[in-house]
Amino acid sequence: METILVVDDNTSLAEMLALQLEVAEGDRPAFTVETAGSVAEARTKLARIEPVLVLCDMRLPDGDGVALLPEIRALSGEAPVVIMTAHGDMETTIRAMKAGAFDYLQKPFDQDEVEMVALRALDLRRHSRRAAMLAVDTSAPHLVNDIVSDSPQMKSIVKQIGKIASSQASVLIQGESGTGKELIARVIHTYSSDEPKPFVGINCSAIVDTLLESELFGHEKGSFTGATQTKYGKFELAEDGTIFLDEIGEMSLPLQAKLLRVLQEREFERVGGVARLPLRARIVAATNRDIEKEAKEGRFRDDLYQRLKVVTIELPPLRERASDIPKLTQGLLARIGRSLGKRITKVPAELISHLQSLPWHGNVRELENALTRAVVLAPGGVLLPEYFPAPAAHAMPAARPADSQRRSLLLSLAEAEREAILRAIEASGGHKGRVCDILGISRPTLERKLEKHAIPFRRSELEPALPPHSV
Ligand SMILES: Nc1ncnc2c1ncn2[C@@H]1O[C@H](COP(=O)(O)OP(=O)(O)OP(=O)(O)O)[C@@H](O)[C@H]1O
Repeated sequence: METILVVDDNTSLAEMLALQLEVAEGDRPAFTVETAGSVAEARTKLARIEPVLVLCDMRLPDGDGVALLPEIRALSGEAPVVIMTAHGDMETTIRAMKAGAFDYLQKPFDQDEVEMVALRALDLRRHSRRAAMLAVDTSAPHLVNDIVSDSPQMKSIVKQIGKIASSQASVLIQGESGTGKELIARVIHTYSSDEPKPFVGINCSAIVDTLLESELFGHEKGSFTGATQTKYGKFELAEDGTIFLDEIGEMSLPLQAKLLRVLQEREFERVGGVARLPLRARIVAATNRDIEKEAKEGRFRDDLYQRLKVVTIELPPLRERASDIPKLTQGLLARIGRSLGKRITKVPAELISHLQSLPWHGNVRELENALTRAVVLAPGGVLLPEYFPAPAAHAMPAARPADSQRRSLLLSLAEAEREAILRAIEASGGHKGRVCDILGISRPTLERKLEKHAIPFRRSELEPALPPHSV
């Protein structure tokens, strides 16, 4: 339950406020009320609790409320401070407001005035949370027009989005890395409501399990070492918008159990907290794993899978929808050109057919990376096939090696993959994030491939332990 701190040496007034605010009223939830009779006591309490509102008397035995207002505000974090002043003392009221009081209550006040102040404080908190969320995600709404959908498969996905957007049903988006799962999630979100609402994404594979729980559900101050502040979790920040759980297949089984309970009960608690907070956001989850198979084999909870897959969107790999490549190339080049300040005026038709013939294991993201590299290399406004690197797995017909060389360059798919990874590690200076970008794959995919090919890569991002024969 959230806390209000009342600072007043008049104990009967403090008790009266506690009696009123500890009981829910209409839309207003019940609060825990803590009281302090002096500034010193308020300081001690504020070191321990994090109130959502401070009601502070003007005159306290050990100080003047207005003079102490900046200190109280600093100690109470984002909580608004309401100064309680004597009736008719307009001068102090003005001083209090100038010093940053959120509002004032002139004594004697009635219950309705207290209700109004409490509701306004809650409203302010909602807004500041939204500001915290906006600081994370300031992207413009993603529209259906952002999705290239020339292929019949993508056309039918766009239709599906139209049908499901306005419902609250959970959505599971499946597809290989880089196929556009996040883009689709954002578009579903945009069309879910006419009003702008929060879209909060979290990559379940990028955070260790213990932290992931607190990232998702938040934590109370003091709930574990290092929890010095109460933290809002993604579920709270998402409000009635969308929570995007990327790489859900990487979530540990114990955390899956917790998530399942939240989805069933539509309620959750912050780590270390007791208050039950409502889950109002829509869940959109994404995975590049065959999660149905994982569920059958016990690596993913089947009950959670059943809950998530109310609506399932299967994004086909790019190699199965080559008809999207011309428009994708055009759209991506416009985006890349804007960000690099370089305009590409011509894309030869043979380049498009060449791009259509490549396997694009990293899908649209890999295409985007390849185009970015080519734009950087292109001296004029014309994109030529030779500006595209020919990684082993993507050998370009235009750059075929001489016969004598060809035999030694023949590689199995697995060897080619291993070589591509080693080259990327070397080119990136051993930075895993950059390796993923170069290869156009996600972190978990890279981890799996490093394991598969027994490529040692020390945890430190800067020190890859390359084998001696590395390329
Ligand atoms: N159909 C599409 N039309 C336009 N752009 C697309 C399309 N699909 C993907 N993209 C672009 O490709 C890039 C990769 O897409 P996105 O990040 O959504 O893929 P993802 O499947 O979520 O990847 P990962 O599994 O690695 O997280 C983004 O820049 C996205 O805008």
